[in-house]
Amino acid sequence: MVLTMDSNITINGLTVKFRTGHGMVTAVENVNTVFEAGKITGLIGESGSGKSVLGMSILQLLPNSAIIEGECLYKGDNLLRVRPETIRSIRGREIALIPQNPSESLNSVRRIKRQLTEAVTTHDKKKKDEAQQRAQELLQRFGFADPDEIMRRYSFQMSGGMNQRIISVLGLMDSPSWIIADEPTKGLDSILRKQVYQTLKDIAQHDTASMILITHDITLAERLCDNILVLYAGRVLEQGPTAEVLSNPQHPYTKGLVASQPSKGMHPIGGVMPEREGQMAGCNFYPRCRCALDQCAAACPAEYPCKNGSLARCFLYDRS
Ligand SMILES: Nc1ncnc2c1ncn2[C@@H]1O[C@H](COP(=O)(O)OP(=O)(O)OP(=O)(O)O)[C@@H](O)[C@H]1O
Ligand code: NI
Repeated sequence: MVLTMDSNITINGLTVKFRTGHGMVTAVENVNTVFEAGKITGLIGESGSGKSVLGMSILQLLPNSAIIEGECLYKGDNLLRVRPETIRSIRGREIALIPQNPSESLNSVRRIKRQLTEAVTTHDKKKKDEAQQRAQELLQRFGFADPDEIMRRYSFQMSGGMNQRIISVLGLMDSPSWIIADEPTKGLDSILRKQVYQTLKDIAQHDTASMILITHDITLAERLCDNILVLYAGRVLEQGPTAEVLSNPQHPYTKGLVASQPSKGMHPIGGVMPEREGQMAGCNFYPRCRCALDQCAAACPAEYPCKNGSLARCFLYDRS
């Protein structure tokens, strides 16, 4: 596989707001990052931090109430602004989203077989057979011992965990170059979680080389991802190589997030994430931060480079 710089997904100044009944909500704010081709980047952060909105914005999958600013560059195009037919030709084939909510993505009146094979749209008999073969192979890799039996079923005849794995298969049907997997292990027991993790790793190594993994499971992110982005209330507070971000966190929020893991003694961060009506003038973690300085309430810190190669949105690393 040839990977060029252009195969990266480069996000510049991405801000997403929603018009709601009670004013504007800022879901994602001034995100700048490069998702590197050939690598797995993890998006982590508490519920509501903006992970799914960031993932969906890349493929123009947000509802019309979303107001989007910034750029998302891929192979020379700004995906946020390309025409509907262009983004449709990219979806699934170049960049596929494995969405967070299986029930919204599966059609309850069509058998699984039809939904999987139709993901590879074709009328050619030979191609259809190939699609069926690919579906069988992927179902097996995602832990279904009898793929043929599963393909005869409807989604309502399966558990949430089974449907979760079906939509992973669906997303992979067209062998995309990029996968955006939104909580692919949600609702799975520990054995299946391991299997899905192993399969994603295998797919990253041997098939699709590039992946964005959205997850609450920091242990999974640590094992699977090359790079990590830590989101908090819509802003990226820290980003860098996984080994640094999770073993040697720099931002006070990342430090708290790591310490709240069961394996690290489960010390929760006090307080709650702020509501997002309007934008906060200062650092959005300031109200919960143990290291807060006076300036943190007044201005939003930039992303400062740390000695370990990470970027942290925190005045503690401002060396100017
Ligand atoms: N269609 C919408 N209209 C209004 N607000 C929205 C909409 N979609 C998302 N939001 C808001 O944007 C913020 C980010 O939501 P998002 O779903 O990206 O969070 P998340 O990090 O994926 O959370 P989770 O881990 O629970 O999936 C939340 O405050 C959410 O309420
Ligand atoms: Ni989400």
